[in-house]
Amino acid sequence: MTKAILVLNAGSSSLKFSLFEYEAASDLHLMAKGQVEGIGNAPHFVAKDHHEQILADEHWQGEDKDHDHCLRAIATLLNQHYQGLKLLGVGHRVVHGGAHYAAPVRLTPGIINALDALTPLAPLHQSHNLAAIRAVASALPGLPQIACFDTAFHRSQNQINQLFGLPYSCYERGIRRYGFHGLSYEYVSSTLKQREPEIAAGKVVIAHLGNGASMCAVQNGKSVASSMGFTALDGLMMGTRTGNLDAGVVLYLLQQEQLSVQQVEELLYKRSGLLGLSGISSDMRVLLDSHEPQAALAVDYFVHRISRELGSLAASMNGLDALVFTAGIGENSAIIRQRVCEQAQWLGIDIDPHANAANEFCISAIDSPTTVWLIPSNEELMIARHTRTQLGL
Ligand SMILES: Nc1ncnc2c1ncn2[C@@H]1O[C@H](COP(=O)(O)OP(=O)(O)O)[C@@H](O)[C@H]1O
Ligand SMILES: CC(=O)OP(=O)(O)O
Ligand SMILES: [Mg+2]
Repeated sequence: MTKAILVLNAGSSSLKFSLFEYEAASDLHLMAKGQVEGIGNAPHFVAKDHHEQILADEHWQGEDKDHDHCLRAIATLLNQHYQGLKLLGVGHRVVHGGAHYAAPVRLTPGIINALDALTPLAPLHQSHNLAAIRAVASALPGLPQIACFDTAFHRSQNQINQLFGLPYSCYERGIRRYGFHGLSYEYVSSTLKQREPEIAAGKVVIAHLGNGASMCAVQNGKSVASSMGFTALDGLMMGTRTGNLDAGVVLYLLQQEQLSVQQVEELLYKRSGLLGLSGISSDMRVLLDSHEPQAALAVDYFVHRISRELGSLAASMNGLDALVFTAGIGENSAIIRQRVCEQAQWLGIDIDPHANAANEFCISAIDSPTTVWLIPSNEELMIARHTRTQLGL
């Protein structure tokens, strides 16, 4: 009987799944993967098997197709195509692990409640992560479930990089910089170590540029500093999130413009970023194709923020040996990579335009003092590996 590990990665507007075959003494093999994108808007469900054969390709109507609906669709698809499979466990991406959860953990009702308390710290993500966990617990009681945290990779940071300039009692209460996208950074740095061990032993900045976007300074495989902080709002400007913002702006909106707390939350998380600045779209592809000046302004600001964070993260390591691009924009947009690299010549970066246009693994010029790399992320594989370890397999 085929044994497998299921991975669920519930995002703000997407739900991704991957099914991996488990065999003792062998690597995990991908059996199927898929995702629903555009949840709450115009959901699109696509799933493929390991031969890239389409298992599902459906556009759904209506805003009622929420995360629960997506989970049921994934369960139906797996029942149809993978009957008789023995599921060993389910691994989940959980965005916030707070100060306590610094490593993957097998879930219990008590831990699920503790993670629920962190929902205000990741309003776009945490409740969806927990809903997926609860849905699996009620459909398949007794099946082990493992939570893998986006924050865990960053717990290696020293205290200075986790502090805010607030009274120290705030830090003690857990108001600190946690950092996110840790599963992606862990996967990318482990891949770099496998392929270029000498580079991975040095001072590396990884730019995870997706709908959510952040950057991380990684030295010898360990997180040193991150652009994201207490929540996934800080740092780079994102698809719909502000990124770095003077906290005084929040006070001004509340006190002078009399916005409600909910309105401010909605503004910061859902109506800002590329969408808010351009007034057109949160999708980088749409903005790069547009001739509207506001689209160009939003792209310019996106690149500008990356350049500034790159300088700051290099400073946190007292140097830079390599820059790595990953996630939707980082993996697919040669023009954004080129523009970021052109702004980073002062850090010894010299991009090779042909290698960059061809999406090669190494995209810096042969004599570039600082090297530049392109590594597609795979959060699901990282989660599956952790799940396997937690299950003792
Ligand atoms: N060819 C491309 N050029 C520019 N941007 C792209 C391209 N392909 C995908 N993207 C961007 O990648 C983003 C999604 O990245 P992804 O890492 O999948 O996001 P998330 O997991 O945070 O939802 C989309 O918003 C889109 O703007
Ligand atoms: C933490 C975060 O921003 O995640 P995502 O990129 O999936 O939105
Ligand atoms: Mg993502």
